[in-house]
Amino acid sequence: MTRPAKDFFAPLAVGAPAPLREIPARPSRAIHFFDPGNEKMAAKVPDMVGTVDVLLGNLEDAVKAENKEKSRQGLVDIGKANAHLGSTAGPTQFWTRINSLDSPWALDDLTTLVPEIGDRLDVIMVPKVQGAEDIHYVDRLLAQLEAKAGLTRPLQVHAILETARGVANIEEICAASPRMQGLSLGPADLAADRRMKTTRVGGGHPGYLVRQDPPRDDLGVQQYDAPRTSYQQDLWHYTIARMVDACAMHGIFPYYGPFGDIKDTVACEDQFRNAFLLGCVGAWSLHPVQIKIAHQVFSPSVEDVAHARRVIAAMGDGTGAVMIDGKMEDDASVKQCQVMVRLADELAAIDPDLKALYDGIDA
Ligand SMILES: CC(=O)SCCNC(=O)CCNC(=O)[C@H](O)C(C)(C)COP(=O)(O)OP(=O)(O)OC[C@H]1O[C@@H](n2cnc3c(N)ncnc32)[C@H](O)[C@@H]1OP(=O)(O)O
Ligand SMILES: O=CC(=O)O
Ligand SMILES: [Mg+2]
Repeated sequence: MTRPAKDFFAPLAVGAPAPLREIPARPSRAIHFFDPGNEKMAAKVPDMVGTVDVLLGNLEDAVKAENKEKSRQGLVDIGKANAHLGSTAGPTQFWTRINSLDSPWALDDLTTLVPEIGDRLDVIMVPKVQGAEDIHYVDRLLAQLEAKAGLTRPLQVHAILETARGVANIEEICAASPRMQGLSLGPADLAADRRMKTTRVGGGHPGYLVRQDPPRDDLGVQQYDAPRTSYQQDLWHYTIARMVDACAMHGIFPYYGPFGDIKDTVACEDQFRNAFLLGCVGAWSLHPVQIKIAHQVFSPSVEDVAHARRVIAAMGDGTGAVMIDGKMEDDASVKQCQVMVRLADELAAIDPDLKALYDGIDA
């Protein structure tokens, strides 16, 4: 059961910081995953600060069981050594993905990270969230740890949607705590949990398609042997759409998750763009090559921003209807344009290249 409205924003431990009333809309086009226990990856982190919206130290899947403690300690060391990473200090947010709540490591992850680098971390990503009870557990524990550590800013929580039960409980997960920052699609674990017959980490599948009807001959008889076009469909459309609605309803942010075919940068871009168009604000990057793709896809194009500004200017107080380039614009299309321009402004505030591009529109 959710807390009554009067208690929703009350701290869950004496001395814990007051929960946020609103989740800040900070640019997070790419959530770049790295293993803090992997020396090669960790060595690259200082130079990546300022070049990517989010750096996420991953402690869960993709980190071998025997390296869990090493990765956790590596994350603490990185947090302490990089003053411009995380908190409100700079343009790159600092997130972590802890181990799943039923694992032998999740408790130590939280009880180590919050006192050591809780003042630096922005968001804790929690995998395999099944329902509100998982968020309630993390919520209370974080409040106790924040109070003990004397933190003044509450940590935010991000849930990965990667079980059938999690998808079924999506609204209650989003509503479970004022800490909820957003949701990511976890297509790999979700596919396994749903018993989908795929073996990939996100992306499409050539077998999931719709085929054109057989053409008819002059007598109207269908030609079943004739060549026909088929169109590959998006396996993730349903879940992403549910996620976008649930997040929008609760004032939090939806993200596409991982795209495992690192070499297929074209399909990665397509998958990210589908998510962008449907309302997601970002995606995961598993390899440095995917950062650029996410930054590009999740930034509105110059053409879209230019058009949106024209519509807003033409619409005055935002009511009524006008004709621009042969198309009708009205109260509803101007609201879409406002979404686009707001995002462009937020991104321009942290990305000088984009600022120059968007400023150049009016020049
Ligand atoms: C289903 C899920 O849960 S998805 C989330 C969990 N998975 C992850 O986090 C995976 C993160 N990524 C990785 O582990 C790696 O990118 C891999 C295993 C996919 C590929 O690694 P490699 O084979 O080393 O890739 P590649 O040879 O192209 O790497 C080039 C360089 O980039 C570095 N690099 C690769 N990935 C990353 C990364 N995510 N962050 C920083 N540096 C990286 C490599 O260490 C290498 O460094 P070097 O030039 O000093 O040798
Ligand atoms: O954690 C991500 C996934 O796809 O599983
Ligand atoms: Mg997963």
